[in-house]
Amino acid sequence: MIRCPVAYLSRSLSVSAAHRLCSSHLTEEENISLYGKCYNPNGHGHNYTVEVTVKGKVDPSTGMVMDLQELKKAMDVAVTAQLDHKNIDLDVPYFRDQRIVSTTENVTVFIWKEMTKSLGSNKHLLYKVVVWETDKNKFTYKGEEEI
Ligand SMILES: Nc1nc2c(c(=O)[nH]1)N=C([C@H](O)[C@H](O)COP(=O)(O)OP(=O)(O)OP(=O)(O)O)CN2
Ligand SMILES: [Zn+2]
Repeated sequence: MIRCPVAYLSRSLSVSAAHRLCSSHLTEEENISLYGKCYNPNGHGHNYTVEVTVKGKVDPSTGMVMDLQELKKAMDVAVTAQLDHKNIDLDVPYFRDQRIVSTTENVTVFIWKEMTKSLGSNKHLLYKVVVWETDKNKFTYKGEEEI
């Protein structure tokens, strides 16, 4: 049996999007108390940086974990097409009724779910999604769930 090295491949992109923080699970008073200025109905915007990492065996014949062009195409479909220059709360069905609040935690999970769709047969390679909301605030999701 051939032992292949396992490597990580990451690609980044930037998207600009608007949103506000508002939860349909909370009263107006609770929303104001929790989210403060981020509850403002006028919303605000971010220049998000998104990094997607895949992990897998380095194929001895191609020398690749996966073709970078395939990762680029999958990220264009899962991230850029759905989020860039969008109002996340209005334009993205996953967030539309504010039952799922457009925090960057949830944006990160959304990107993970969309990447599993757009990667198709390579979805088992998806390892990590990182989203920088600002240069100070960074969010990571690795597909883990707890009850
Ligand atoms: N756990 C989370 N908390 C907050 C989120 C989030 O996505 N997850 N998002 C926000 C706001 O949407 C906003 O993006 C943050 O604004 P702000 O308070 O201005 O955050 P900064 O860290 O950039 O500001 P500082 O002034 O540097 O503290 C709020 N919370
Ligand atoms: Zn915000």
